[in-house]
Order: sequence, then structure tokens, then C-alpha cells
Amino acid sequence: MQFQNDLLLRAAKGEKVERTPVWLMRQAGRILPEYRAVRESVSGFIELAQTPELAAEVTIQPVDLLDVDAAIIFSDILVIPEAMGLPYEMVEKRGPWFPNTVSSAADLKNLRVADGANDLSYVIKAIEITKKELNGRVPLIGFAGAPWTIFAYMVEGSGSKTFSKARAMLYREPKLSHQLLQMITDSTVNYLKAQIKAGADLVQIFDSWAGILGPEQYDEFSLQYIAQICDAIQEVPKTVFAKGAFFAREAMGKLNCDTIGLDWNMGIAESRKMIGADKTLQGNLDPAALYGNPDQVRKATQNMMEQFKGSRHIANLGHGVYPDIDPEMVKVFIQSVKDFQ
Ligand SMILES: Cc1c2[nH]c(c1CCC(=O)O)Cc1[nH]c(c(CCC(=O)O)c1C)Cc1[nH]c(c(CCC(=O)O)c1C)Cc1[nH]c(c(C)c1CCC(=O)O)C2
Repeated sequence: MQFQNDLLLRAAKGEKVERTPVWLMRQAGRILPEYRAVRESVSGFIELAQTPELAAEVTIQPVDLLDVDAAIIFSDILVIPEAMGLPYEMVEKRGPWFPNTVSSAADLKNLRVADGANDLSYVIKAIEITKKELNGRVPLIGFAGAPWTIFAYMVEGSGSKTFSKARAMLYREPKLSHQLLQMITDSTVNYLKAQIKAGADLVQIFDSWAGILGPEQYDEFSLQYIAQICDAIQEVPKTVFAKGAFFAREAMGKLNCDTIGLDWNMGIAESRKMIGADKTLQGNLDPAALYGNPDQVRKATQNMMEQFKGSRHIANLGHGVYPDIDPEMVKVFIQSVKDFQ
């Protein structure tokens, strides 16, 4: 594939770049009025995600409107539980909800390892259409949730401040927990391989709930499964973003991946020291910085860029862009990265 702009892939691999590439987690959807218009033409998030032509359209919107250096396929991490036999609903203003959850060995028997190409054919189709329509303008990022984060939703049944049901399961039923985590891991490997076959140029693993585990539990119930995924995917560069896993940075430096995502609680110099020189770091401006005025956004971005200067970097926020951020401020962020020397 000839790219017009392959900064993201070169930065991920640690190759020379003319400037730092920039994109935003959760750039597809949420903030753009153009997204909301498409979203209102269907029954809801799930129909949109399952209609490949529309999913491709909203994937490309940020490339057209914000001029980011990458597209990320419009989907959700929760398509994996659904493909394993545990469907979800997206409740307006409240987020995901699972009518059934996993709490016993009997529940586990009703689940299967997902086959990415068949069970998630709508995502695969959306990737194929997106690749065609992007026509090499920028790389396309595929993604999946980390097994622990997916487990947390499958056991809890919804979002939660504490995910206490999911964490209780780790103590009460460690063996069952590992069985479920392994099934999610195998499903995720199948799914990411299908995404890559369809055209994903880089894949990112989101461990959004990494930070609610202690260090030992994180090793046992999350990191080893992320390591399995990284080892199984050799085709394209891989990014691991584990939100709140400040305690695991040294171990993440040893993963078989190219890029580590930092959230905004993680100091940049300290993270570089812990992770080492041979990984690209992605991040990590506080998403709330974009509530500032243009001058403030510019200064905050420059300050972040200064701290990453001279080492492998992909610019991003430290977590997904918040839904009520003014797209103009997103543009100021992006332009400030591009202007930075
Ligand atoms: C934890 C998590 C989820 N989903 C995701 C994560 C990991 C990243 C993170 O930590 O933020 C990942 C995700 N979800 C979505 C994408 C699309 C691509 C992108 O723009 O990054 C990606 C990469 C679309 C979406 N996923 C969702 C929306 C909003 C639904 C709508 O349009 O009404 C979008 C555009 C819904 C969703 N999906 C999820 C929640 C909690 C919610 C509700 C609240 C929210 O908006 O974040 C689960």
C-alpha cells in the first residue's frame, strides 16, 4: 500500500519522521456535529456500527474535518462479548448495558470463542470499505479491548465506578476468571487478525480499566493476556494503552509491541525511563486541557510536545476526547502538534 501520509506507521516503528503524527482516541463520533447527523439517521449506536457504509463514513469524517494523521475504525470494544454470545445494548446517555452477565461455570458454557471474520463480518466489511475510500490518505487503526476490560463489562453488566462484581469474581473464582479471560483472548486474536487481513494498518489494545487492579492482580489477570495477543500478532505495529496502569509501565516496556499509550497521570520523563528507549510513546495531554481557550490549548500542547521531544512519539490525548469538547479546540490541538518544531 502506497500511503500519502504514513507518519503514524513510521513513528510506531521508530523510523525517522518529518514531524510528530497526531490523532485522538475516540475521534470518530462524539464531538462532530457531522457524526451526530449520521447517527440520527439510524436507530442508534449499534445500528450505525453494524451498517458498514455508515461506519466507514463516520470513520473518515475526522480525516476530512480535523486533518488527523490516522483513521480509527468506528466500532466498539463491546462487539467481542456480543460475538462470544453475550449481546449488549447502548443506553442513551448512560452507556453500555448487558441483559445477561457471566457469574458461573454454567454461564461460561453458553459462550464461545468468537471467529472474527464471521461473527464480526460487519466490522470487517466496514474496514474494507474504509480502506478503499481512504485510498492511502492515512493509515487505518484497528482495535480491540484488552481481555481484562472486556471481562469487567461481561461480569459487571455495565459501566461502574468500582467494577466490584468483576473484581469480586477474581477473588472468588480465579479459575473461572482465567477460563473466561482465555476465551476473550482467543476471540480477540482471531478478531484482530481478521481486521488486519481486511486492511487495518496498526492495531491498538484498550485496557480502559487497568487502573482498578493492584499490581499483582494486573500481572495475573491482565498483562499476561495482553502479552499473548502481542505475541500472536506479528503482521502490523501494535499499541497497548492501559489507562491507570502506572505501576505496570516497566513490564509494559517488555511487551512484544511497538507503542505504549500514556494517560495524563503518567509523567513523561519518568515513563520514558521505565519503559525504555525502544518503544514509541503515545499521548498524553489531559483531555480537559481542550476546555481552555485557543491560547491555553496551544500552550498546554506545546508543553506536552516539549517533554516528548527527541524521542519516539505519537501525539494524542491521555484518554478519549470528551463528548462536549468544542471541535475548534480539537483543531487547535492538532495544529499545535503540527506546528511544533
Ligand atoms: C471503554 C470503551 C468503550 N468503548 C471503547 C472503549 C475504550 C476506550 C476508552 O476507554 O474510552 C472504544 C471505542 N468506542 C468507540 C470507538 C470508535 C473509534 C474512535 O473514535 O476511537 C472506540 C475506539 C465508539 C463509541 N462507543 C460509544 C460511543 C457513543 C455512542 C453514541 O453515539 O451514542 C461511540 C461513538 C459508546 C460507549 N462505548 C463504551 C462506553 C463506556 C460507551 C458509552 C459512553 C461513551 O461514549 O464513551 C465502551
